Amino acid sequence: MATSRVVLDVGGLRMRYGTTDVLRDVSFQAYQGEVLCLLGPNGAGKTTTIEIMEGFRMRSAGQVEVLGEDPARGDERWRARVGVVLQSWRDHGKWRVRELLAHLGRYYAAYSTPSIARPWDADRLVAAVGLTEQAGRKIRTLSGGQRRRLDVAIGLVGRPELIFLDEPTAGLDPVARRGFHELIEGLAGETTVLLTTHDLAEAERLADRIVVLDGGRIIADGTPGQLAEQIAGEDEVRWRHDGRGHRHTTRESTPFVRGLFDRYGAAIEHLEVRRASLEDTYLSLVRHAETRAEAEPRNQEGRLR
Ligand SMILES: Nc1ncnc2c1ncn2[C@@H]1O[C@H](COP(=O)(O)OP(=O)(O)OP(=O)(O)O)[C@@H](O)[C@H]1O
Repeated sequence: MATSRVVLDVGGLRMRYGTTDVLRDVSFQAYQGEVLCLLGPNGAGKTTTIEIMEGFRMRSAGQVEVLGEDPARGDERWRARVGVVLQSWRDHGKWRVRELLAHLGRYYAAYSTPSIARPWDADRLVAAVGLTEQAGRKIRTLSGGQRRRLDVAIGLVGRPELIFLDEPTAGLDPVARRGFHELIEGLAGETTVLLTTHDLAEAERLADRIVVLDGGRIIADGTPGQLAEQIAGEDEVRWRHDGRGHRHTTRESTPFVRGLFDRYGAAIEHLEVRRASLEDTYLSLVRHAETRAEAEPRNQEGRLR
């Protein structure tokens, strides 16, 4: 359950590479315990935003506070409270899974607080990411998906208050993906999660709130329900009656279905109501943003300057 404590506060964030602006006036917040999904097309600026919040990239302008500190000046104590997922551990191929987690975990013990005992117990963590069978194996013998799970475990080992996950489920099989979703749901309330994904069903399942970036700007910010309301989404009602299939789209599916039953009663068969999905909403938001950008040639030019 999210609380009202702001753990991530980004205001007027700008990033310029050479003469190209890739983040333009990005502002959003995340609250303690919430799962925030950052969505957007390729090149929208998601990884850049995350790397700035992790303290790995210096911003061009704007304010960023992560757990009350500017990541550009975050010290060891701050870093111990933040979970990041790096792929460089894969170079330590001779280490065994459990051994590496226990070893890295020891670093965090000094940063325990009365309310948060650090690190996570290595066996519990191995089980939580579904690597119990591989606990004694060397990293270089793991499959790609198993390494992804280990990456996430390494990000979590210090029991961070906030974790950044950039496309954590890319390349995971459906069972591993489901396991990952359960892991994130298990963290809910304790750890704030900021994740990026291109899988909209995943975002719909996990996100308390969604921020959509496009062309370096935020084009939407809200709960999945609030985003759906911004778009004139229509439900699709399908049914069979008198041996024929029927289909009707409406924004008021409940009264429409009530009317159908009032009229035809038990003669209605195979009733199905399909609500606009997050994917419908997302595609519509991105299309609107791109149409607006095309209609503003001077802004478009400004983006490149
Ligand atoms: N070091 C760099 N130098 C110059 N341009 C860069 C650099 N890093 C990223 N960019 C550009 O910044 C923009 C945003 O990139 P970023 O990786 O943040 O996007 P993304 O939303 O994470 O994309 P994807 O979904 O493809 O991972 C892109 O146009 C990219 O080409």
